[in-house]
Amino acid sequence: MYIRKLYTLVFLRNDTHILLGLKKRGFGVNKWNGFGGKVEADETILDAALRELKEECCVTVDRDNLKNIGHLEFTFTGEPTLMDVRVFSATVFEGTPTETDEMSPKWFPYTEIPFEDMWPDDVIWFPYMLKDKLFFGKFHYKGYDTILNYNVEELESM
Ligand SMILES: CSc1nc2ncnc(N)c2[nH]1
Repeated sequence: MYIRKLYTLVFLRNDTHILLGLKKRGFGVNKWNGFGGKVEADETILDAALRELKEECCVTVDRDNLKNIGHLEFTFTGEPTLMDVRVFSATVFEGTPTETDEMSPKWFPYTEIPFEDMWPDDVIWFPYMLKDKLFFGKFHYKGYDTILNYNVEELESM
């Protein structure tokens, strides 16, 4: 029986590049990641995704242009929390990605994604995102560096 906590994760993409942010503090510090964070009790998942994106890199997306593309669940040996991460992507957005206290944004060519400086699970599910497939992945970690087991499947719909 896990305590489920909701999180968002947003990726901005164009034909050749994906926007990642280098986390400057807190959970996942010094890892390149999408933009996101916790979903607060008083907001929808979509609103949280839009809020975190704006807070972390000053970019705004019209909610109609934010697509829910994946669902990830993370559990950790000996911990009661299940991180329920809703993944979104957008290709149309307003504003220029700007460094904040939280994140240092950078566009990466799809052939140069820095997986060695990202969460270990990313290299497993990114291919689904990059092929525009909907996905559901479950990862069980020991600590924050070792994946004990996982499963990722393509979904026909979210
Ligand atoms: C704690 S395990 C984890 N993997 C992740 N991959 C991408 N973005 C995250 N926020 C992630 N957390």
